[in-house]
Amino acid sequence: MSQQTFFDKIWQAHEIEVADDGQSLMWVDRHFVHEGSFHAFNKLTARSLPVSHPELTFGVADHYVPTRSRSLGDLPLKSQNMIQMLSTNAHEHGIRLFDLHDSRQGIVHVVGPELGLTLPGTFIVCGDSHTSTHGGLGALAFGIGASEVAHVLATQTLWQTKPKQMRITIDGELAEGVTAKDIALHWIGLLGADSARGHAIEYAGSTVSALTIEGRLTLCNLSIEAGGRCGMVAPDEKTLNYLTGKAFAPREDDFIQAGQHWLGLVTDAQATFDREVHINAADIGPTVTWGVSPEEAISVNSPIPDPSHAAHSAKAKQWASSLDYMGLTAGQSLQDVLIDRVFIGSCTNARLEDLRSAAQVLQGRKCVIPGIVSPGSSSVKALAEAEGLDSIFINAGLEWHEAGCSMCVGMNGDLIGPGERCASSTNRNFKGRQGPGARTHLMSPAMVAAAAVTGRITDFRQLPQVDAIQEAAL
Ligand SMILES: CC(C)[C@H](C(=O)O)[C@@H](O)C(=O)O
Ligand code: SF4
Repeated sequence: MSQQTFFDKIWQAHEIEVADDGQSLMWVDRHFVHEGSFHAFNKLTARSLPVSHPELTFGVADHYVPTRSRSLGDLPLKSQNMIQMLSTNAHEHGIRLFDLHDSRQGIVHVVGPELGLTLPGTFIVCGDSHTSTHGGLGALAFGIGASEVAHVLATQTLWQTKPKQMRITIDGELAEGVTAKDIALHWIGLLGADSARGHAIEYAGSTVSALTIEGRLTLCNLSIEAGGRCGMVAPDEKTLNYLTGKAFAPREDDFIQAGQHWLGLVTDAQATFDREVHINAADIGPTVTWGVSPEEAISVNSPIPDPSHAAHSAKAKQWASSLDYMGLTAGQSLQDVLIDRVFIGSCTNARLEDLRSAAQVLQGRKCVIPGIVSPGSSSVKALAEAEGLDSIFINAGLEWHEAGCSMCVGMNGDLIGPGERCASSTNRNFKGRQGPGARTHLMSPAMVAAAAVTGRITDFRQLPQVDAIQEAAL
């Protein structure tokens, strides 16, 4: 029998037919829609088409929702309209919606996994590039454009060209405090923001197996930042444990049967990839971006690169322009860079594990700069509050918000001022991402917390012990 990758197996199971031009018509198991889907609904309305499978379509309000409170009145009129349009469209087409006031509301890529809507071996699409996140649970999941969203709404199918495949194998033990976020920024820094262009990425190796499901979701989330079509981790016992008892996951015998099938979704020993990359976990440190591309990422203990050392002149020009926008100097130590505010949130790093790691750093410490913590979902918020994480953030001086995309993209008005520098647990650092003229440094939640305490980029492992701070204050 021919040897297949884990990706091939899921692809094949969803391929309805292949056209002469090589495109495959794919069955879609789950379709997520957020406020941005209104274009697609308008296309349907223009042709008087119904949604073909409303029971497989799930709506959630995330990009435009207010996070300071749940009051729509906090928002500009345009944002209020976006949320309203999603409700109207969901209602008219019989689509289940987790709206602003639903306890299951949150960022779509956090909600899908935690509700068990995201399952191994399924094909999931959403009009949002970070749909790659769901691959952390062994799903084939990617972002699609507005016309494709309309096609999926109308037919529950999608025409796609099978992508090339790339395997990134990471082996070995991570150093203390090094997380999935650091792995992602490290490999993108090493290989480049275009290195996975058009490829489906499978993450494999002992380091990936050792990650929690939350960590795997973070790793897959960032695949798109290197141009990857999707990121995936083959399901294992951890995946099954995570999904046990989740609201929309199969139950009892159905779960046992599904679990047996899921565990078979692994890459065959002799299967081949278009590209193979090997990374040693021991080479990865807490990693931070210094520029305006995710590839402009270095270990927190490294100096900011000098354009005169770039591999070629185009890269040198790019680095010089990034330094200029970021207001940084080549050779400067990253840990001397002063930060104005922090943001802990987004579909990358706002799950419970992320909030716990930030809170651990903040416990007993005070922040010297302002910042926002916005949990990835309303359910993460409730769980965090149940264990007192909200008090830790508030006592340290940060604002504790409701769930939503918030300052990751600022569509709800949570913005960073021009020229201000933000330490952020998000996934995009391009010019103006968090507001016109805003400067973003991507890093893990624990590193963001450390920046809040010192007011500069800081290796959180080098913070003085809390006992020492308290003694000094006496
Ligand atoms: C607004 C949305 C379509 C967009 C995306 O596709 O990713 C957003 O989520 C982002 O992170 O930039
Ligand atoms: S949290 Fe950020 S990256 Fe994720 S879906 Fe929202 S805007 Fe996009």
